[in-house]
Amino acid sequence: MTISIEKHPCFNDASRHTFGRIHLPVAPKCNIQCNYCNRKFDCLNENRPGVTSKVLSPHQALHYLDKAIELSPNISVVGIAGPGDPFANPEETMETLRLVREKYPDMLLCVATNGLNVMPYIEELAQLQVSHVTLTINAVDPEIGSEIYAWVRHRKKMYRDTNAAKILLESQLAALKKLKEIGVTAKVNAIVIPGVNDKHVAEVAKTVAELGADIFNCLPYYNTAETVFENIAEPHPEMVASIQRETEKFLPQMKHCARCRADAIGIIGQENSDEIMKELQEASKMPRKPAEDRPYVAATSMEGVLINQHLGEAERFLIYALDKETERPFLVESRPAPPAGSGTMRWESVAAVLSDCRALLVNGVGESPKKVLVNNGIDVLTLDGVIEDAVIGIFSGRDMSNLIRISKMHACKTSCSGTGGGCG
Ligand SMILES: C[S@@+](CC[C@H](N)C(=O)[O-])C[C@H]1O[C@@H](n2cnc3c(N)ncnc32)[C@H](O)[C@@H]1O
Ligand code: SF4
Ligand code: SF4
Repeated sequence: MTISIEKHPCFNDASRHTFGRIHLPVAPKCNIQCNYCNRKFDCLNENRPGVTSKVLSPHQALHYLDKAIELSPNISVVGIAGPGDPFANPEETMETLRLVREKYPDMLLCVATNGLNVMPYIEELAQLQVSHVTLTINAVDPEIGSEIYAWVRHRKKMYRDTNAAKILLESQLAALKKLKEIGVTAKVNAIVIPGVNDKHVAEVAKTVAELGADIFNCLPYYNTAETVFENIAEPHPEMVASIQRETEKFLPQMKHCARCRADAIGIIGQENSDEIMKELQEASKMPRKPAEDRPYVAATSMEGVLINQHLGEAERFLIYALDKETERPFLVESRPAPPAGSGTMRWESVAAVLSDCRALLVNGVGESPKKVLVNNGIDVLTLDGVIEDAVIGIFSGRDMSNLIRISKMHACKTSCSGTGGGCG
């Protein structure tokens, strides 16, 4: 099967009025913090990069894609662009790409990443015929990079200042080189931030051109509340045009970027259709694997009101369903937990006990049981709060960052667990 890469509306100006793209928002966490980015989600009304109204599991995303293609058949490319970074969520990203490739063999696939952790996945990206990758490279001088990035988390270690910018830059340039060796079309986004990197963007273009980048996008910085840069004004269009004149000496330019949301769908520049956004909402309310029948949510609790028990301490699970008429949760039953002390077998037994549950709400859980349960299709959320609020959240696909356990919070004010959208 030959995939016609000229149908990509972002990389090919001639296609942008005819073909649309869809972003599947499966990657909530990020492994760096850019001083201009706010990944708050559950927002339908803001048109800015990184924002999404819902986060989906890979199977929910495939279900949503099927619906979106029915409503918008001109979609030629499926992209993953957040709301965090695809490779801070590599399992979700790669699983989504595999599922889409299997079902849509002639669909163009695209990912947009900061480049920190893409390297280990490049071979498989090529195997899956991911033809387009966008790398965001804002600086090739770590001093300037240190003004842009608050922190970088790489291989479980936290970096700040020029060390952070240096690690990020090395990873980005190595990834670009490898992507080009393997024949992937590479776009580089550089965010034009007045007073920070505006005089440096041409240097970025020169460097990435030498490594074989195909196209360059001078993306005007978008002023975003609750970020370190919130007091920096957006660049004047003349500043961006003048930088484009400089950078086009090195590379062809993308000039029609609409600074898309992480759940953008349709023709570039047009607003998301209400009908398709409704499908996104519906997909987010389904079990992680929509084909499975999982009508219940389980919770661990000492007294039956609050989520206040660690999974390992639970002697029973409280099982909730949603009353379709009143849209209120109700307690269906209490199920005994398998006895402690039998290692991984114990977590497999828990998964069996909860095989009709789409999620388990706990106050604490180890990585190993969480992995077993998630592999068995059960979302595990570490929360503080009233069980019924969280159960409603699960059935409505709502952002539950207000319920995330304080101890699980990170510098980015989000969590690395469940649907919170944390910093990886
Ligand atoms: C939300 S990111 C997701 C992909 C990936 N994490 C990355 O940064 O490349 C998609 C694009 O939006 C850009 N972006 C995020 N916040 C922005 C802002 N406030 N102004 C301009 N571009 C922004 C990112 O730099 C990136 O090029
Ligand atoms: S907007 Fe970016 S991530 Fe989305 S399809 Fe276009 S190039 Fe790919
Ligand atoms: S890498 Fe992307 S998602 Fe992460 S903070 Fe930067 S812009 Fe936001």
